[in-house]
Amino acid sequence: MTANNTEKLVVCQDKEPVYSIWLTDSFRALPDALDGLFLTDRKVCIVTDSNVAGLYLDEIKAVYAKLAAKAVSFVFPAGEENKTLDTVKKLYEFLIRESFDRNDLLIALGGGVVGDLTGYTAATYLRGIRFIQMPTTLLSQVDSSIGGKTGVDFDSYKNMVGAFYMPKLVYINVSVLKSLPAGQFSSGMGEVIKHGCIRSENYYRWLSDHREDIGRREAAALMEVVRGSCLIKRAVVEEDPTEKGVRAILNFGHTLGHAIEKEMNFTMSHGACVGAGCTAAAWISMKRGLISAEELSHLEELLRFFDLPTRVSGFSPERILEAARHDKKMDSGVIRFILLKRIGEAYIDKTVTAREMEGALSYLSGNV
Ligand SMILES: NC(=O)c1ccc[n+]([C@@H]2O[C@H](COP(=O)([O-])OP(=O)(O)OC[C@H]3O[C@@H](n4cnc5c(N)ncnc54)[C@H](O)[C@@H]3O)[C@@H](O)[C@H]2O)c1
Ligand SMILES: O=C(O)C(=O)C[C@@H](O)[C@H](O)[C@H](O)COP(=O)(O)O
Ligand SMILES: [Zn+2]
Repeated sequence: MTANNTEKLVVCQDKEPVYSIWLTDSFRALPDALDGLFLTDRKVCIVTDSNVAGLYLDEIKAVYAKLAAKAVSFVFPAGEENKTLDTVKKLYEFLIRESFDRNDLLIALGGGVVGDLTGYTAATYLRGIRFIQMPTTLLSQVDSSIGGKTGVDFDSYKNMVGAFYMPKLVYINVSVLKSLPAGQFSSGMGEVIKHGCIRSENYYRWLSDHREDIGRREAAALMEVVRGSCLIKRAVVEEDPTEKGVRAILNFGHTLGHAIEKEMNFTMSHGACVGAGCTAAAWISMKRGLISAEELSHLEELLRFFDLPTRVSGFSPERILEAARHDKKMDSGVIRFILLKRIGEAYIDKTVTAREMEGALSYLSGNV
């Protein structure tokens, strides 16, 4: 962290730098971060949702208007239900009307929905134009803006259509988290706790020890949370950018979590579903003797502290299992499930049975 409270984390692929994550507490460093992206003769389109537009769009548009030839904006209604090809189509139409060419850029200003959808549009419009991630939710700052997974939902199946496509820059201003509603803060904590579980017992313990400060959103604690998770996410995606192997551990809690999200018609946040999915996956790990019953209850208690659900009711186990069969980690008909060897180390397991998943769902619904 430098004197002006800005840290730059470089993300590499095959040891070559691909893009940087600027981690800071204001928008002051944005012009410096954009230096080198040659905006002067280019148009930029800031893509955002209806909530974020009212909060930060004017300020950000003013910065880009000074640096680029033209700054326009595309605003779509907030919500996971709009992370669809229909919204992408509207954005393509807008870009064509505004004569965007291959040298122009998209700016994703918002949470994971905005980031995933903008990234996918950037990956496919004119076979690929540059894009920048400006994440504004905890979840998008710690997870979705990093690593180049872009996409949209299809037929309510999560992220069914997408591409691996890297941003040119990730600019994180943690001060915007002040305006985040409580439920969305909790959602981000679902992915944060996931990071501790899969890669770092120290980070997990630190989260547990500093839960009160984090819950109060104290500036120093928040910066440490975002930084800690960014370091873990960066390490994993650098090892395996396109999920050929180890990257799948970032999907801990997602095999059942995504299925619950679909089953609940997107009425539960992504992070809440991941929290429930982590509980289920940790329960299977416990049943196999990998983690102890005490570790499972500690995890559940930590999730609950951040208002994340460890019990869910009103779902059909059959439909959840059916949705899980469409998981992106399926390999020739076998589900690659993510389990915990211990708190701080996850692994890919191809032997998890339907019976074990049913048991975990039963546990989630409070029947075990
Ligand atoms: N690509 C990846 O690697 C990756 C990783 C994790 C999650 N995801 C995806 O991310 C999505 C979830 O992202 P999310 O949790 O950010 O949801 P989101 O983008 O829907 O944002 C949540 C809500 O917060 C509002 N909001 C955003 N920033 C705000 C701010 N600073 N102040 C006030 N309100 C604000 C939004 O308008 C929205 O209503 C899911 O679609 C999930 O599948 C992708
Ligand atoms: O970056 C990854 O890899 C992840 O799995 C991060 C997840 O938190 C995220 O929700 C991701 O979008 C899920 O990917 P999917 O391939 O299962 O759709
Ligand atoms: Zn996720």
